Amino acid sequence: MESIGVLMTCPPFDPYLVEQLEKRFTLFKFHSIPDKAHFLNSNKASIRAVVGNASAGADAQLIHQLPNLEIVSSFSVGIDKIDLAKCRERGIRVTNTPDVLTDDVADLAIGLMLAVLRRLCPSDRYVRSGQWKRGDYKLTTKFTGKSVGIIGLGRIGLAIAKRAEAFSCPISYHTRAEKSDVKYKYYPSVVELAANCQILVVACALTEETRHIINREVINALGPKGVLINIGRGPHVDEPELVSALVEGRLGGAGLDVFQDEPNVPEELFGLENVVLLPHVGSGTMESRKEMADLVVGNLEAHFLNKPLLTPVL
Ligand SMILES: O=CC(=O)O
Repeated sequence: MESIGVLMTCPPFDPYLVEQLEKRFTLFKFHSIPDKAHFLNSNKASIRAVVGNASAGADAQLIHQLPNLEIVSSFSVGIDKIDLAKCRERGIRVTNTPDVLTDDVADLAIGLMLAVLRRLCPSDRYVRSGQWKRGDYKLTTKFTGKSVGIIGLGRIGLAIAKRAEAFSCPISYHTRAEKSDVKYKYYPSVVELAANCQILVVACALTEETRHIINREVINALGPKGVLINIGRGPHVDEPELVSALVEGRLGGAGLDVFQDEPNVPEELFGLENVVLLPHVGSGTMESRKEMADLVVGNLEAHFLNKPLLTPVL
């Protein structure tokens, strides 16, 4: 398989993934190529696979420039950076990395809930800056028993629900259609869900339908005591609306792992104690990233050996 060209469109930040790909294929690291147009012109014929992630995948323009592209294997569960319609049209296969990261993302969502309500980050700073010597840290808000509303009840949404249940949190949810096999309360609209929970979690896929699913109306329904947790994608949230609600105190707090224009985060949020900001690390453990890399490589190998794909999307 060494002659098969694989174009890595995401930054080559995962050494294990890079090493595994380089062992098997001719790997091109697109991110570090200065003249991309010239590179594509000279190498397009040999590139039969693309490896991307949550930050860079394969858009219509790139797909158009790769006449021999057969498969896009994403180092992520989310596939919003891949033009699926174009892939379908061209018969290009698409794979992602579901299941192996579910626990980590769900753990992080609970971590964000605890961190926001119990003010873990500012109280850690309180100790480090020596302020404890001058008096105790102020009281915070209890997490156990808070009602949790989840947008999207797929693998990750369900894993968050299961964990929140262990904290005696009543669970409700919103999805496109009510699920017959879950016992949680269903709300047909996000505004209703927001009005009836204390912590609202975004755990759905990013699509045209779910872009800005968190808007001013939803934020106002969640209210000055409500907390928003986003472990989905930045564009799920109308970010300027979220920032002004937090700055004006119209929303109680937020735990955010994802942003509209990563790695750029609105600086207005930096001074707010009721906000926890993470650098998109939902699946960022050594254990899960290794399993994700093995799936990316396993899917490519399966494809080029004419075997069934391990985790096909298309
Ligand atoms: O954001 C991370 C992923 O989609 O895996």
